Amino acid sequence: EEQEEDVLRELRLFLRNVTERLALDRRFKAFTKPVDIEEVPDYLMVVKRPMDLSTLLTNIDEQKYVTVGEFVSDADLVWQNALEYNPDSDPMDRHIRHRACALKDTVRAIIRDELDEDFERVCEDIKESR
Ligand SMILES: Cc1noc(C)c1-c1cc(NS(=O)(=O)c2ccccc2)cc(C(=O)O)c1
Repeated sequence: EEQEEDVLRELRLFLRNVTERLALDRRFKAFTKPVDIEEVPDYLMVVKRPMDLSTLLTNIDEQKYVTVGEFVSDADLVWQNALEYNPDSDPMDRHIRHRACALKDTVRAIIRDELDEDFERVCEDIKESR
């Protein structure tokens, strides 16, 4: 009902704000768009669930997320995929892994600092009621 829609609208506003701040961070530029399969032809042989910051925004707009936990699971794919596809010791792989680890830590720090646990509990109750 109306209160539930108010909660989910507030969730979408919070998730868009988090995602847009990540997309503005120059360290995360490689994560802002899907990996270009023409540039990286074997990417989909290694990475089974591609994810990027623009796709997260689309998912938010399409009301895919009812809890912050669902959003964080998809946001984690962005850095997990980068670690999986770039495991080697060469400087390029190391560089993207450093940025992937920075993305992981930044997402967690924002959620810890800015998500009210009572709000997330209300979202989880809505999810369970559906
Ligand atoms: C993410 C990701 N996961 O594996 C890799 C590899 C990347 C990744 C993806 C991109 N963006 S891109 O797929 O459009 C592209 C790939 C190759 C040449 C030009 C563009 C850039 C970079 C980067 O380090 O700049 C890295």
